[in-house]
Amino acid sequence: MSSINFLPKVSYQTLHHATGGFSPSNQIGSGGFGSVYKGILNQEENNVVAIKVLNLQQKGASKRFVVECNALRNIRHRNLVKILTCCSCTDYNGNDFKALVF
Ligand SMILES: Nc1ncnc2c1ncn2[C@@H]1O[C@H](COP(=O)(O)OP(=O)(O)OP(=O)(O)O)[C@@H](O)[C@H]1O
Repeated sequence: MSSINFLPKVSYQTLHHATGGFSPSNQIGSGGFGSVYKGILNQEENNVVAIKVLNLQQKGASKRFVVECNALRNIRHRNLVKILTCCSCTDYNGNDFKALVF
């Protein structure tokens, strides 16, 4: 997916670890295209992030992933979160997995 090449990437394993295996207790919200989890990316630095996992069963979710990456990297506004990294890979079951990290 060349259109998101500008963003640093994070692995599925790292996000899985950061969210306690996408534990329901770490879920902080859900939207039209997926669920949002609280995650700690770097345990030592207590680097708390929000991880939006796209529900790829939802029609248009893959497109939404790219659109959101592109929109948020180009916009700077105090009311908008900055996108830090993203993940476009497969999960432990070999299923496509896409997530945005804020
Ligand atoms: N960076 C964040 N920090 C804290 N909570 C967040 C963050 N991003 C999303 N959330 C929570 O997750 C919910 C879902 O967010 P998400 O961006 O998936 O969908 P939405 O913008 O509410 O709706 P849609 O998917 O239709 O655009 C939000 O309403 C909010 O409660």
